[in-house]
Amino acid sequence: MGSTGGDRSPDIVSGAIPIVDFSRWHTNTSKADQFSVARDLTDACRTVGFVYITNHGLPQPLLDQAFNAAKRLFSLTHEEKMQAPHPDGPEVHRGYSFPGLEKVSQYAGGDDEVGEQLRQVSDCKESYEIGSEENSQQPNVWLPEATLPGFRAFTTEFYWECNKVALEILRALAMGIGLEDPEYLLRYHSGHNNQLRLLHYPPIPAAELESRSVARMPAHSDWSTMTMLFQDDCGGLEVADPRTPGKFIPATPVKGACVVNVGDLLMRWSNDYLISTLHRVTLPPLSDRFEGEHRMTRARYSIPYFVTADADSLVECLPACTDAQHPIKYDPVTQEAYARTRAKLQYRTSKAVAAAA
Ligand SMILES: O=C(O)CCC(=O)C(=O)O
Ligand SMILES: [Fe+2]
Repeated sequence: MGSTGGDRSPDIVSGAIPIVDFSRWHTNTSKADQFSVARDLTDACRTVGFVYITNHGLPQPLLDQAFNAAKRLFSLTHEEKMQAPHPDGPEVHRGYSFPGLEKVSQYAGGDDEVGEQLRQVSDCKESYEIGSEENSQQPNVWLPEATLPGFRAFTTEFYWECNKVALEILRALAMGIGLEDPEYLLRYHSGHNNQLRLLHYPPIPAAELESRSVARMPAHSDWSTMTMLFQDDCGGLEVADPRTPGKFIPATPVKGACVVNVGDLLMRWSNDYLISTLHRVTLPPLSDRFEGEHRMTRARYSIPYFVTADADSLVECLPACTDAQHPIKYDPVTQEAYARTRAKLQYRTSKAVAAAA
């Protein structure tokens, strides 16, 4: 299965998350170069589920602009941000979510009581979700242009720039997995079901995180095919060590690098050949944790881009990922059905928020 075979371990740097230089993938390189990038990428996705990609193709000034757009957005007043409110309930995931509205968890059961228990610890973050303008199932929720001039045009452009890189990564993964058709995964990824997310974790007293009365983002896996994440230099993102259950390793910020992780859909497609690893956001590193007499944590900004299959895609085991030793583990599921199950407990209606307050 796959082209990587064997026990060959990718280079271990920055803790244990491999770095892959993607410049060797881009045009004017030989097939052998592309193959070696594809192999390194796939090895990382199969052993850790996370990989830093450098020279991914998104220029640093564009990334700086994206972080500036996020900072401008989150520094608006609450009332201004609420001009683009996240719609009530879990069906549409767009617009602005104030701190506490979304509760990330790994719980996928249907028991509302368990969901409410998990909610006792609220997530201290705010976010803004953006999708394709042509996705009528998930219509965007924009601020009035006068509130944040240029924001809509810039983030829409950024969304499609990220998608160009995503398609190249999907091509490389198809090659690494050993799919005969390098375009196979692209057929399910028109780009219209991706999600660009701007995230802000405001400064909070470290004591509150330490006593676990609030969380930045608890451990979870992503529901996407894969996620491309850009983070500032604050730190705090941690990834479960697949070799040591219960241990998390820091995904230390690497300037300009994109952190790519396998999502649940790709794990199912590949029959667990590639792994969708739990990750969380917690305190920044000890040396850099506290500011001022109230021991405030630094603010953190991050920009995940969730690359997601089109809603009606049937995610079923790739023929290259099953044989007599690797029987099929998952029933086929559409992206839409899978996301619905996961979304239910992440968002509740404003009526339920008020009732629990
Ligand atoms: O903020 C981060 O670095 C991680 C965000 C994340 O894991 C998510 O939004 O799913
Ligand atoms: Fe995540």
